[in-house]
Amino acid sequence: MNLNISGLTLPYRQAKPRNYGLTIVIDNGLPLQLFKDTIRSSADLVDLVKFGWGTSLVTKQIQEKIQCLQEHQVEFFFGGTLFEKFVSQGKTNEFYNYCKRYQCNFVEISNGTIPLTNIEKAKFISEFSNEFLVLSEVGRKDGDQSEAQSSEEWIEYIQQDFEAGAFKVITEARESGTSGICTRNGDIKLQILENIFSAEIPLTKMIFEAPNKKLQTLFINKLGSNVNLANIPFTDIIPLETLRLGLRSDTFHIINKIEETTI
Ligand SMILES: O=C(O)[C@H](CS(=O)(=O)O)OP(=O)(O)O
Repeated sequence: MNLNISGLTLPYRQAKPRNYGLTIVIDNGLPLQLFKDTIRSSADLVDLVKFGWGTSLVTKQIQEKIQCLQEHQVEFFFGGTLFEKFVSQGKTNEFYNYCKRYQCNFVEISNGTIPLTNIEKAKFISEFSNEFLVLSEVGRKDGDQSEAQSSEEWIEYIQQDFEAGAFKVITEARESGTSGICTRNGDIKLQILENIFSAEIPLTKMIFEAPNKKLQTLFINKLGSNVNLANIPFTDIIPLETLRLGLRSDTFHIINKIEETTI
């Protein structure tokens, strides 16, 4: 980055490998050269890539994409929907083998689509955390089911996932930003965030899906430059970093909150 020659005072950003301030981008099946170009250009800004839902199964050049990530010290995992597909067919061993075959360090374990109870999900977290860093996800994809999920349930499930061994917990918002922790209108359900604060869950351990500028801005303004964000489109990598650094009007007055805030 060219920040050190600017003379500006900007929010602190830990260099990679970092524990917080993570940017997790979603690959929804980009052409190989575009993928490689983007990673080569911005590897310092990207901590992980999620190969969205089942796209890794139909991407011919998945091995080349993974190799590119390994060469640039970017970690990766497969979307939670793929995990759920394997579970729905009683094939978790096959999912384990699939992740091992691609030398994943991370797996996502979710129940956003299938009727898997959180206790059942926690058992998978516990098993997989013996071999992988588990990113668990809380929140439903279906709009009606999302509306029905209470704040208390969110906190209970997040805590249950951590107790089972989750490395970090992701809050669902989908690629559209209209379910899970978001309302159908694309706003954040603030009561859930408040409850996370009150339950003293460390902010550094939470990852918020924020697939568009509106949500990225809301999370950064509310939780600080170094909030962990996921489902970031490939085209948003540099724009997001400017939001984190207060280099765009939307977050111009941002201060570092993560070091002083425990949620
Ligand atoms: O990649 C996935 O499996 C999905 C993507 S989306 O929510 O359908 O846009 O997300 P995940 O949060 O990993 O379940």
